[in-house]
Amino acid sequence: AALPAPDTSGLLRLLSTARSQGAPGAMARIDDDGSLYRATVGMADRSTGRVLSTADRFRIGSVTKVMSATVLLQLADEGRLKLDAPVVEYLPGLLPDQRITVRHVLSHRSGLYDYTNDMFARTVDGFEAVRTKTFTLRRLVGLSLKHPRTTEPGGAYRYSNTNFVVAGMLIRKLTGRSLATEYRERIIEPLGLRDTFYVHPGTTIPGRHTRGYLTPDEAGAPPVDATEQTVSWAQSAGAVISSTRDLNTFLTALLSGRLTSAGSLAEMRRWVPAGTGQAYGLGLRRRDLSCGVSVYGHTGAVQGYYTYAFASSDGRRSLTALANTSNNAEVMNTMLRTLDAAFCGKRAA
Ligand SMILES: CC1(C)S[C@@H]2[C@H](NC(=O)CCCC[C@H](NC(=O)C[NH3+])C(=O)[O-])C(=O)N2[C@H]1C(=O)[O-]
Repeated sequence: AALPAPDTSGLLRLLSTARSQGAPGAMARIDDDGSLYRATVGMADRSTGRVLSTADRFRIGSVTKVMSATVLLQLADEGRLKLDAPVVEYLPGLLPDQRITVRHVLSHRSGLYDYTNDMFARTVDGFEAVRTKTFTLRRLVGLSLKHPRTTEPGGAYRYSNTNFVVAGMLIRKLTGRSLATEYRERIIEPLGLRDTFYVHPGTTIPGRHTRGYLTPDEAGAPPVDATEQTVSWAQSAGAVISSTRDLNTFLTALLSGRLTSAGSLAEMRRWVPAGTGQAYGLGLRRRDLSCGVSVYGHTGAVQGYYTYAFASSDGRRSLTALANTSNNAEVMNTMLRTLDAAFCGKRAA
């Protein structure tokens, strides 16, 4: 069924609300089968007052996970990976439980503990402790393995960044090349994503970008400019830089079947429950909106940046929304509502 027209006035109101709740700036871009809608409020840079533009690049956090999953599904299409093979078949000795499969990792059902729970228990101190650090992927997995598993392999969904660190190790081992090369050759160049980069361990966002501001835990404390960081704590789980245009292009291409085989896209869309109105496939979230429409993509939360990147089932309508703050639950919840404005249209009065 055709989607209702986006509620663009409602979308703009939500961005303004996010700003009133502490985001220096917020923006959204809708690509709808050839039509384009863009909106921004506020600033990209608090010190200069430069206004935010939907052309500004930003850190996409865990939306990176969709790209890492896409690369691994392409490797499965090439016969170089089996989703139901044990991870240790490709990475001998990495994990203590050979029952953990590639599919468990990509669907957050491995039981591997999320090391960021410890790393960012204290928001600003945790961030400052790692912002210029470089970790090996193996080191990050080691941090996780200091903790007991959270579930049996193949058990319930338990979100963990560790899973997509393992995904990054699989990409590197199976291709013999860097993550940057694989993202570039398999996704960025084929789709002409001019604003999308993987610069780890570089700390700067290339070209025109919005700064990102981390909200401290302490009420009233000034925001921390978190723009420059290595994001080495995340890498294949969250270190890609992109833009509203590029993420919409990427999701439209993925969901319209241009990046993987139909079989692999179907695997990506095999859902496990992931909370109220949510499900998770392989590196892909499904959100079931109040109007009965389901949308597909991912959210991202990296210091200074909240991203919502979702598309309709056929990929013909896509929305990327960004607020340049994080650790702010009000802003996160307000930005979540941009999905309803974009895909459910004007609410009945
Ligand atoms: C599940 C999420 C929301 S969290 C996960 C990943 N981001 C992280 O794991 C970093 C979390 C700490 C970031 C920090 N918060 C704190 O330090 C709190 N003490 C902040 O808000 O900037 C990402 O991105 N994912 C989102 C996703 O997948 O949607």
